[in-house]
Amino acid sequence: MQPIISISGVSKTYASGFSALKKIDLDIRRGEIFALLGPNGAGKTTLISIVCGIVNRSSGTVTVDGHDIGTAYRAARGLIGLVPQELTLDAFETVRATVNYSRGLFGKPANPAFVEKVLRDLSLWEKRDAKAITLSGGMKRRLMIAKALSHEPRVLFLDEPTAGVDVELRQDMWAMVRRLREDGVTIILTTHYIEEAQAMADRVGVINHGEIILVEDKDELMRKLGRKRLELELREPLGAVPAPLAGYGLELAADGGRLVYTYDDQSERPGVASLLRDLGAAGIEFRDLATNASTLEEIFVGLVREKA
Ligand SMILES: Nc1ncnc2c1ncn2[C@@H]1O[C@H](COP(=O)(O)OP(=O)(O)OP(=O)(O)O)[C@@H](O)[C@H]1O
Repeated sequence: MQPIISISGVSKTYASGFSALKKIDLDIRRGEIFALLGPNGAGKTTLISIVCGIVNRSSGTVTVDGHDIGTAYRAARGLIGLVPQELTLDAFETVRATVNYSRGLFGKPANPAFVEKVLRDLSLWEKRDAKAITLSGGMKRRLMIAKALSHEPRVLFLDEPTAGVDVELRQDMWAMVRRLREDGVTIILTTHYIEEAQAMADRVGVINHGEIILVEDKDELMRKLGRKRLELELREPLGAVPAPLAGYGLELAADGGRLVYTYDDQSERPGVASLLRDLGAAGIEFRDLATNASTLEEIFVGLVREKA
């Protein structure tokens, strides 16, 4: 099947001379949820902005359902809904008027039944006559999504949809995105949160320094990158990792005061319970312990080092 978005050889050099994207090739499959992951400044927003026609590419081609964004911009753009990072709402406009107005901008005739469905799906129908300024932060975000869906796009871009959003709302957003996919909308989202990609994406692309360094099915990516860390604060510093613990691949940090164990759920390494047992047997005592899942930034450091 033809991809819904096809990005080929796309580069962007800003007027400052900064090269933000370097020959990006990426196909987005029809009906998938694609997560574009990358640290700050990697080029995610630049790439989305090029596909949406907000930023001009320096070279390369982009087609949306076969329409070239250079030669058939209106047809291509009409298929896309964009939810940008920043809230851009008219504070004194009502919820319903905001969505109707946005639909009109795309030259679509009024369709009260469709607008009602969008607002109901986003739990905004009760607020239809409220002014944007009176909405909570979470409602404002949902209104941004309603705006982006107003012209019935086939592709929805969500740029950092849950940055600074509380856990409950984040899960609502994920559920909503899955419903949209069930309606046949292709979703591309950018995120810093690997849990977000894990919860939602079918495929994941990783971008760093303006280059796509990996595109993978989510399950495969999680298997490869979903690492966790256990940190043990020792009572007495160690000069070296004792020989009986060599099999764990432990690192010594903080001048020997901390032991770090990195593992993943599918790991063939022995588990945390046996490590703690073996520490006890080796007479190593610890004051405190903490576990955390590796952040995307940390995963990146590993990935980029691997590629270097
Ligand atoms: N108008 C501009 N002129 C010059 N450089 C720019 C411009 N816009 C963005 N950049 C630079 O291009 C790079 C990519 O920026 P971009 O906003 O695409 O990154 P991002 O991956 O979306 O980051 P974030 O996660 O912080 O949103 C950054 O180094 C940024 O400073």
